[in-house]
Amino acid sequence: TVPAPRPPPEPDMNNLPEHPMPIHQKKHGINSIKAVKRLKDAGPFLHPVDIVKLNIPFYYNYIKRPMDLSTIEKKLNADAYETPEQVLSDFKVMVNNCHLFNGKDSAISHMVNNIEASFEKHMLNMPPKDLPTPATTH
Ligand SMILES: CN1C(=O)c2ccccc2Sc2cc(NC(=O)[C@@H]3CCCO3)ccc21
Repeated sequence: TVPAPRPPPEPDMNNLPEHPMPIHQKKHGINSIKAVKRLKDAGPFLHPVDIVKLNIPFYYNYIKRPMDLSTIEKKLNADAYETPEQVLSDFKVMVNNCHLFNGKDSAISHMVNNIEASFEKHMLNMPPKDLPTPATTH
């Protein structure tokens, strides 16, 4: 009956991890998100769901962790992730929020499924944490 307030935006700059993802993984993550942002179906996911524009005052009563591509990119740039799995986990929060609020068989959910499939393909190429030291071939 009472619209829930918007949760605090992420990342929480006062609670960043001590050992963030190494730079080569961070870069791959950022490039993967940038590639997904260019997809035709990415439009509604580029920014946080706007409850005023969409006239959905009760969105945060159902969705406790709003997530979108700009927030994931911001978290990558802020070194808020320790592992690539945490990046994928946030992407899945965005996907599941969409399924929950709109229905799994909605047009918008088919769009989020498409961009998730693309993101997972990019993440298959994520370099391992400890890159092998380059051999000095004489
Ligand atoms: C992911 N998602 C939604 O999950 C959502 C939530 C409630 C109602 C509709 C939708 S589809 C949707 C549409 C936009 N559309 C827009 O942001 C623009 C601006 C307002 C209308 O089009 C953004 C997010 C979104």
